[in-house]
Amino acid sequence: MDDQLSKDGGHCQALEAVNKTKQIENDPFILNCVAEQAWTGLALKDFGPPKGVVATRTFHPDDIVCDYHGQVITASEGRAIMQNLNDEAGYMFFFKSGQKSLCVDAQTFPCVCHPQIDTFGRRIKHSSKAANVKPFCCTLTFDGQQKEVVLFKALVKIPVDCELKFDYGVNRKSFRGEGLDLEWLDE
Ligand SMILES: C[S@@+](CC[C@H](N)C(=O)[O-])C[C@H]1O[C@@H](n2cnc3c(N)ncnc32)[C@H](O)[C@@H]1O
Repeated sequence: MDDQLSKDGGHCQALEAVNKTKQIENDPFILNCVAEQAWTGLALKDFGPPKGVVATRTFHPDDIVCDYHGQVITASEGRAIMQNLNDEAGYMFFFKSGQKSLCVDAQTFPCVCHPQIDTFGRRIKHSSKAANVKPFCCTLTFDGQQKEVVLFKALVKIPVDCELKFDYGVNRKSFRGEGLDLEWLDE
């Protein structure tokens, strides 16, 4: 797991290629949810702040829960954006897809494609000890064009009202000293 990023909330994951990718690629429900940001069974909840994401229906292990939505750019483009962020929470999701180092830019908010929607993926909080969803990447085809997408799958049964959390793959050392007082990293 590559966890070298330094900004608050920035995370880099060597995502597994999931063996069910073929099924997902051809699942019209998932393709529509990604394209339209039409995920169901989730709600944003204000924990006062920051917001988090809770389940409004039960998810079962391996269910696809939502994606980490944003424009996919190169990792170097993502790092350039990160350098200009001050103490803001980071919504840049760095990942590797095969040989490619990529980044989902969810910092640019709202996104140009869904300006009315507060998308779920970027609101999911971190937990290394009690993560109940896990990101993975796959390549989906929209209108004949291939796109890298980061999806979250349920790791365990997630009951109604349970908050979703995933392991950002960071710890205090990832923040080069700046994160020593970030208590949420210990979750
Ligand atoms: C990518 S944002 C995601 C989540 C947050 N829900 C939001 O919308 O701002 C990352 C920021 O959320 C906060 N955060 C993440 N996990 C947290 C946790 N377990 N407890 C408290 N704050 C958390 C930190 O400020 C972090 O920089």
